[in-house]
Amino acid sequence: MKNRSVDIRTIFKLALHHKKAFIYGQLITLAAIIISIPVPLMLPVMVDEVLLHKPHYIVPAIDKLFGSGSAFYYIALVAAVVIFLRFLYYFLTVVTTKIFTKISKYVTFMIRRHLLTHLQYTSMNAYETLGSGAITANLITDIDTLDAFIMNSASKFVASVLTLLAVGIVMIAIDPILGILILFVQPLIMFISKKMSTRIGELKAKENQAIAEFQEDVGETLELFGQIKASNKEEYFFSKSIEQAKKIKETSNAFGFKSVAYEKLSYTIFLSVFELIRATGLLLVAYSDLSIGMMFAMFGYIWFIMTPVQDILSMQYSYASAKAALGRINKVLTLKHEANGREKIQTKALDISLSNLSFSYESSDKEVLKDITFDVPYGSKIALIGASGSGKTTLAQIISGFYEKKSGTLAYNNIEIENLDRHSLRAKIFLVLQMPILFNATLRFNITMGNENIDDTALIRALETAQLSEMLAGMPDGLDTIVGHHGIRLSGGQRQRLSIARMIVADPSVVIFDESTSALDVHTETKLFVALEPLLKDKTVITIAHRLSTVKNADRIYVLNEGKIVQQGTHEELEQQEGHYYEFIKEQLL
Ligand SMILES: Nc1ncnc2c1ncn2[C@@H]1O[C@H](COP(=O)(O)OP(=O)(O)OP(=O)(O)O)[C@@H](O)[C@H]1O
Repeated sequence: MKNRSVDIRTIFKLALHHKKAFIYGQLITLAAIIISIPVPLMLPVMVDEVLLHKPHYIVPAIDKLFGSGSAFYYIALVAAVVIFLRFLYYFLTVVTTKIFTKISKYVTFMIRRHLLTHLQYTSMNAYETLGSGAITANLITDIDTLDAFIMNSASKFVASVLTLLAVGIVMIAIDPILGILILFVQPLIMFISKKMSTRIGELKAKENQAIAEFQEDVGETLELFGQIKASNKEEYFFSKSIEQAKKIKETSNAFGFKSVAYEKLSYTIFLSVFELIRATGLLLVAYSDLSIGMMFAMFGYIWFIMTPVQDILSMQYSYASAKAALGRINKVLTLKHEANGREKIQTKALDISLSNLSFSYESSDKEVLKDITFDVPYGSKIALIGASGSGKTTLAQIISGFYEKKSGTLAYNNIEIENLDRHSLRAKIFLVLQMPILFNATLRFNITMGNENIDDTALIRALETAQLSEMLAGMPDGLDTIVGHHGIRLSGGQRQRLSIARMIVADPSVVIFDESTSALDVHTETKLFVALEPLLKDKTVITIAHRLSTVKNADRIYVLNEGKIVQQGTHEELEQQEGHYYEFIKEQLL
């Protein structure tokens, strides 16, 4: 799939990847239609030929092929043939359903894969504009809507149109007036129902929107269940979720009721027209040469074409829903990819330089970082301090290639980030977060992140350095112990140290500690840094911290305030100056 966005044409192009199956499917459908067309005709014709004693087509043919017989003989024979044809028709439709199901599942898989591949490269800035709830709904509900549409269009639509065409020809051959009347009325009814289907699509979109919002909201509430309870806010959060659930009730109520109302309305109009057609049939028997048997056959056809017409009508609804689903899917597919260049970082050494860098989140116009300029030579130890909300974490995330800057330059070994291969960058920089998020998997997976080349000895050594030997010894299944959703079975401090163990095995060139030891007691923190010292010696270390002891020994300290660097220098230089750093020291001494 080359194009980013998908439309109805893309769906059909994908379906044609299985060209052979598609053609077979259509041919078998055609065969099924040919078999089904004479079925409604055969027994009613016996009214004329056997009951009214006017042998015309079937009775002379039976006489010729199998010899003549009683009324029972003719009727039983024709009934047996009709039943056989019905079973044959059933068998062929099962085969076509199998073929088209395979095609539709292939197409939906390809679209899902396309969405997931796109998401994989989506920039964090763009991702946050939609959120996980909306995207999950896209991946599940909207793709299911497309699935239904593909089944309807690929198998039923062509079959229905062909059936109507064939029945039309047969009907005109039997009686031109009745046949033409039916053929004229069909498109008219379809036109009316098409008008209604647009409205249904809008209602479905509203319902899906409400479901996505609920999913996002309830997902968050359940995820933060513990925190909500701790802050005594159950009432607030759960009533918010109930409000969202109410919205689903209202929108699905509107959709459920109105879609059925509209669908049934077109159906009722359809049936009324059939009644008129039936009356016309009776009149034609009374006033023209239409036989009673043929009139019954016509009535049979009226019922017979109900299914294809109904399928064509539902095809219009499913088309409208598919269009709405495609609109939402394309919203995800047009999310900006993060810039990814070709140049790779070949050396272990990594010099970082920022110049006039500014940044704001997509969700607000506020500039979070303004005009940041500084260099981080390889091997240097840098500290970033500043009040809460001054932009330290944001800056760390931009340096790690997580968020994309808005302006200015950011270069690694003099290669601008836009020209840099992101994988090679992320392999070199490790950001240790204050609140690391863990996977609901084993301890081993959470440290190696799926890298199977790391052996257990290295893992145990990393855990030891991270001061987690005791925790490991207490784990029932050792490295195979499951840590729970988001690492719920571990304490905050253990999670932080696990993230440090993750960093140790990743062995990056640059480590950024973003208040990553804030949950540790001073004693453990000291032991941790002593153990880490030899490992960090030849690495660049950027530390974001609130403790003077952690910051003091840095080669250079940068003080951020409201997104700007307001002071920089060594501890000795800065403690001489009046300003934020001086205040920072004073606070620590109090
Ligand atoms: N994902 C986000 N979307 C929108 N705004 C954000 C986002 N993350 C942070 N901000 C805002 O950006 C500003 C800087 O936040 P940041 O987390 O970088 O500060 P910080 O200095 O690391 O704070 P702290 O010391 O409390 O961790 C704040 O005003 C914050 O509200």
